[in-house]
Amino acid sequence: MRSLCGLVLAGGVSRRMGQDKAALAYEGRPQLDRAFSLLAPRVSRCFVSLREDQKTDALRCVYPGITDRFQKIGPAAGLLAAHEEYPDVAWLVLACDLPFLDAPTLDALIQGRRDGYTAVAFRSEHDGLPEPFCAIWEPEALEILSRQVVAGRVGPRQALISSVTYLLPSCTPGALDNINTPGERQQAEIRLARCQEQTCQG
Ligand SMILES: Nc1nc2c(ncn2[C@@H]2O[C@H](COP(=O)(O)OP(=O)(O)OP(=O)(O)O)[C@@H](O)[C@H]2O)c(=O)[nH]1
Repeated sequence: MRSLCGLVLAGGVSRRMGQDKAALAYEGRPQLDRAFSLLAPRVSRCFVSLREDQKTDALRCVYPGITDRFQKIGPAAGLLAAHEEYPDVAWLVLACDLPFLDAPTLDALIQGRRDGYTAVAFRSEHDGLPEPFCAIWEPEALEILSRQVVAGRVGPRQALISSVTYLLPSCTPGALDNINTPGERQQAEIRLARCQEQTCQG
């Protein structure tokens, strides 16, 4: 099996949130820091995916980075830059805006790798389609994404649908809920505080 590297996507503009989602703290810790710490021990090398203009930003510059080469195509730019820089490895790709992501979810994904499949992803709890930003991408799946981008179709999810993707049911319910707006953030904080209380009581 190929070497598995990690990529935390942090090159977004956070238009809906109105402030940098990677820097948002949940339970006192910036999301980027939390995502990187969960992922790094599980992969051979771990990187943060960012835009050129974010290279000197204090939050991101402490991590090994891979800079986008395409502009205005969203997260696909991060995946393609990683593939271009290290074409022979598989990537565990994570969005940075998943405050409920936990270690068992990442472990289930890694255990899902098997011969004959070019990606591993969770089935979305909302629409049953593959979740592209907590998924393992082998080079073949990234090649499909690359061809789709060149053809003007930018859709990591579509690339997973077109790949031989091994689909897993979600491991921890709600683990892949991503938080995009101030309202969702408020709800997420309430949910995390409840989880904390339950853990303390348990
Ligand atoms: N490298 C890279 N990552 C991106 C880019 N756009 C989004 N991401 C990341 O991909 C993940 C999902 O991002 P989205 O929520 O779709 O986009 P966003 O820009 O963060 O937020 P919105 O502007 O509200 O859509 C997040 O971890 C983002 O940081 C990009 O152009 N390059």
